[in-house]
Amino acid sequence: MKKGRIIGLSGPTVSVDLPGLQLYERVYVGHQRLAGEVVRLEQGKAVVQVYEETRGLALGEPAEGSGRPLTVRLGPGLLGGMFDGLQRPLQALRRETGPFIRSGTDPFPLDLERSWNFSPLKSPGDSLSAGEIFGTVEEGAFLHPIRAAVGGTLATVHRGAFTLDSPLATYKEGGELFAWQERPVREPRRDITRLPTADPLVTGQRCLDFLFPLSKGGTAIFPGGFGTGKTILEQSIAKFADVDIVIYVGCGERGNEMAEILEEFATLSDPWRDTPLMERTIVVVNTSNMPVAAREASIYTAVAMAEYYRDLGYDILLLADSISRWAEALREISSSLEEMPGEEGYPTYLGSRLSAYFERAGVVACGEGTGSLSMILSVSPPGGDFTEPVTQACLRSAGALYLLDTALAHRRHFPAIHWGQSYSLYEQDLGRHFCSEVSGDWDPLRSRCRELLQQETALAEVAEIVGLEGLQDRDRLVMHAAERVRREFLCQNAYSEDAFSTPQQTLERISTIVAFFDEALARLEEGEALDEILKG
Ligand SMILES: Nc1ncnc2c1ncn2[C@@H]1O[C@H](COP(=O)(O)OP(=O)(O)OP(=O)(O)O)[C@@H](O)[C@H]1O
Repeated sequence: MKKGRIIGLSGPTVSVDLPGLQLYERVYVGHQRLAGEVVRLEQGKAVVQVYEETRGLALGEPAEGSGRPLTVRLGPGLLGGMFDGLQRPLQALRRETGPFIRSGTDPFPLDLERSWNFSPLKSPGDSLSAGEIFGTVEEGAFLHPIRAAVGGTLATVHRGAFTLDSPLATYKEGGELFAWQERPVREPRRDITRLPTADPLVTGQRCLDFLFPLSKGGTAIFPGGFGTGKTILEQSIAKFADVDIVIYVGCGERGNEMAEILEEFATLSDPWRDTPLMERTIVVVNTSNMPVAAREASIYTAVAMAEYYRDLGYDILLLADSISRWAEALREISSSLEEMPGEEGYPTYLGSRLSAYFERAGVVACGEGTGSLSMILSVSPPGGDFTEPVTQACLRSAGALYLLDTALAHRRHFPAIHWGQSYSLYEQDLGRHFCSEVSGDWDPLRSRCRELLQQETALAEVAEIVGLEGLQDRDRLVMHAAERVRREFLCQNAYSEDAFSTPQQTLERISTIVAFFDEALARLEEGEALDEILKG
């Protein structure tokens, strides 16, 4: 263990005289052993960004290197868990120490007392290679495959009940295998085979599934100004998306808002299974009053957990609310290190960090099957200005943009997704999928729906000058049908029965509106009065 002293202090940035440290190594500083991370190495000293409140820390107090970067502990028991950005288990801490996390607390994130059931797939004498699955553990509705961290020839293999602190197998060469493993959070998995994205991730939001679909393994962002419904949309997707596991990152949200979200999550039932939603959800929270370094780390802690389950063959959705707060944390750290600022004070590496993060999404091969990690991140641009650096940097990497419009939110059109300015790069591929799986009408109806909305936008400009009555009957009919598309199809009240729509229901709803339009147009052309037609 490398030991040294604190030689400089400036807020959460601490200099230590510890030789031999590595960049991003985890370091403990002060008598309280506050955790931090090496963010810069200089001749004779290392600069450490401390994850916790540094008030009371003094020069000369001890510092200690751990020899390891920031890691997550992965294994049975993560599901249903709530953690902070450093993977400290919030429910357990609350039981033991109350609602505030004491500085220097570093408990094991998984429950070591809980008993699990192990079914081995291997026997003594079998040889195992690193990464090979050697048994399974039942984790709620899931079968949790356990991979060997290192290879060797098995000497003993456990069967039945166990706790996480006892080994499941031992090797003849020496060494033990546990049900949990440790992974550095900032390092993406490299030993994976990537596959193209092919299947849709059904969100239950008509506007998204029909107009701007997302692939399993795809990435999307939704930027929106204050009160445009980011949190509600994110929660609706968390509740209804057809994935195996949801990982929700509350990054820098207000504490009371986050508490409400957590309380609500705990009461929700899973629309796809007959169990509480929380059983297949992991929550990572770092509210705005928690130190910035932990907030910056929180999205990495979450994605490392997501990759773990993805590589076990599950479909994972990672939701982060909001990535702007993460970028602000990065900016704060960068400015405390006196780095050269880029646009609006964000570090010049903001774009590359974000694209490296998005890169961690995707579909991978897992034995016979596949696993996927999809990402939906909300962005809160100050003043609703979408030209700001975080939105722009996200746009360069994300596969879909769901732009939340303030004017729509003011008119209480929710979800306030702007149909004219949003897009999805997965639309064509997924259109083919929906055409073969749901109905061949999917693509043609989508074109008709878009056409009505575009015509309405053009006609609205004319109507502003000549008035609605000044429009021709055919145009008035278009306006009427487009309004129905907006009100009855695109709007979806998150607090009603209509909060979720299956692709079949989505198709039926839009085809009813388009069929009404076609029939009305035919009657109009036969000479019937528009008012009569609309009355019927
Ligand atoms: N799908 C929806 N159905 C009904 N109401 C909605 C919907 N989406 C948003 N709202 C309304 O809009 C309000 C604001 O939503 P929300 O809190 O999600 O916005 P936000 O963009 O996260 O806000 P902030 O910028 O403060 O974080 C909600 O309280 C709710 O009344």
